[in-house]
Order: sequence, then C-alpha cells, then structure tokens
Amino acid sequence: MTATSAPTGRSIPRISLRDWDTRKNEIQRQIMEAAENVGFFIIKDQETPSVADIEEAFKASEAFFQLSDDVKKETPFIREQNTGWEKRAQIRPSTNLPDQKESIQLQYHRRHDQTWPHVDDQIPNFHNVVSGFMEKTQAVSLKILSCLAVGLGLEEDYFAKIHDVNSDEAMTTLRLLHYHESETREIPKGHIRAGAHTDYDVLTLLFQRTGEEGLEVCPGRECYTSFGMGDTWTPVEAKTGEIVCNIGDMLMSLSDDRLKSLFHRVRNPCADESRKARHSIAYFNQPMRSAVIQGPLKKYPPVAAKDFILDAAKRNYAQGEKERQEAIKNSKFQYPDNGQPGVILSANA
Ligand SMILES: O=C(O)CCC(=O)C(=O)O
Ligand SMILES: [Fe+2]
Repeated sequence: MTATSAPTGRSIPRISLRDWDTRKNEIQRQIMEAAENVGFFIIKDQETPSVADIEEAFKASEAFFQLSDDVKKETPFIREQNTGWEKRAQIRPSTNLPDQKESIQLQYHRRHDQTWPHVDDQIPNFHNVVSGFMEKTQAVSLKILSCLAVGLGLEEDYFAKIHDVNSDEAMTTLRLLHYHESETREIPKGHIRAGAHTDYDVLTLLFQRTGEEGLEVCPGRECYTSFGMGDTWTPVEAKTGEIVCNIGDMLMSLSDDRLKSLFHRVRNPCADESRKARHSIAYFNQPMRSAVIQGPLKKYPPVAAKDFILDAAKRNYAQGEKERQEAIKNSKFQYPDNGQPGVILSANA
C-alpha cells in the first residue's frame, strides 16, 4: 500500500488490486485498515473498469452534458426514484445554497424506462456504454465490499446479497457530474461546486480525471448521525483510471461506527488554477429498499434501507424550507436558473 501525502500531512491510502486471486487476503486487510482509520481510499490496478472503459464513460458523460437543457429536461429529476437530471438545483445543508453543477442519476434496473435519456441518435452507443460501465463498476464494488464484509466478521457475500442491482427494489445509483467552467460564467459569491456532505449509501466509488482537481475530505466524525467536521481539508488527487472509494453513512451504521463516513466537498478552482469544467462519475452502492441496516453489535435499532435514507434526509434538512428560501433570497443567486421547480434532495448524498 502506498500513500499520497496531502499538504496537511494526512494521507489517503492507495491500494492495488493487481493479482487479486493470489493477493486477496493482503488486499482485504489493506482495505479494512483504510476504511477504519481513514474512511477514504484509492483503488488502482483493477482489471475492470479499465482506463479505456473509464475514458469511454467520461466521453459519453461529456456528450450528454453538451446536449441542450431542453433535451436534458426530458429526463427530469424524480425524487421518489432518485433518478434524472438536475442543474444547479441540489441544496447542501452545509451551505444552504445550490451546488454549482449539473448531474444525472441512473439506476441499472430502470435502464429501459423513461428515467434514462434515450439519446443514442445524438450520442452513438450512449446506452450501451453507460450500462456496460455500471456492470463493470458493480463487479469491482462487490470485490471491495467482500473485503469489508470479511473485515466486519460477516459472510463474504453479505453485501452482494443486499445489493442486487437487477431487483425492482434496487437503489444503487450511477451519477454523472459536470461542474461548469468558470471562465465565461463566474461562480456566484458564496457558492461552491459541491458543498460539504456525507454520502448516505454503503460505499461510493468515484472516478475523476487527471488535472480536474477539487475533491477534498475532512475527518472528524465519530458517529454516523453527527455533523462533526474538523477544520482541515485534505485534497484527494484526481487521476484517470483510479477509483476513489468512500464509506457512506449506512456502512458506518452497519459497522457500529467502526468504519468512517466522512464529510467531503468539491472546492472551486483556486486563483492560479484552470477554470475549466470538471467531470466526475459517482457510483453509490445502496442496498435494496427492504434490506435491514444494523451492525453486528446492534448499537442502533434495525432500520430498512429506504427508511435509513429518509431519516438521513430529515436529519440533514432539519432546519426546513423557510430557512433555505431565506438563505437563497439573501444570496442574490438567480434561483433556480434552470426552469426546474424547487430544490432536489438527492437520496444518496
Ligand atoms: O464530484 C465529486 O468529486 C464528488 C461528488 C460527490 O461527492 C457526490 O455526488 O456525492
Ligand atoms: Fe459525495
């Protein structure tokens, strides 16, 4: 295991999956150690998705975001299903302001319905590329999750059983993200590309591209319901081909707070940095709706995954709509500037 030292002195471990079959036990220990002590780690040398697969998925994503808003609006965000497109509409409780990004959320089992954009006439092979990428990302997710299951003393296939992405009950979600360039349209004062938040899921896999920096993580959470944040943000280097993994609140709860789900954010470009766009792809491993979330020590009462998410949303947005509207009004931000009514409360982060 190698580590990239961030300026703060903290480090995000890098773990190689090379020779998985013969090194499985060693990899399992490295992943568990990183999940327990850091909460974030970087996977490299996985067989799939390969660098070429990842580049192809980013190309499809970029092409999608280049479509006109009118076309993208044909796949609107649907809150109950946690699918669809939003633009500068996701409010983070940490900022009370909309993230400066657009994103589309997709679920594998819904790939033939209207919650996916069917745009192959404009982006050749979009559907196959994105659904194929999900299959490969699902497979590597289950490898990583098997390591965490063993580390927690659970059956090796414990997470595979509760993450069946073909089931009608599936909640696992792929999110394509586009942070707009700020050369021609400045980021409004006080706003940030993505405000600090934790993910609600079990495990997030995030793909970034070399040179498109901005992701930062902050330690300081001792239990999955806390809003504890330190004051030191550590950059997570962006490198095409690598997979940033972070523990979500559900896994923090499922491990009786042993594994750490940390606050993270995407900062705006610094003064001396390029103001180009940033693209990233997140894969939120979320258990099926009725899966029971409770750790081996039973520190917390059992709760169905779908209710866990509702509770997380309630906790995060406890201050309510009135304060949110007030903050938005005071920000002088043209809100929403995308023709969509209201805010979107995403069910994964
Ligand atoms: O785009 C990124 O780097 C982070 C995205 C993220 O944290 C999220 O969507 O939950
Ligand atoms: Fe996140």
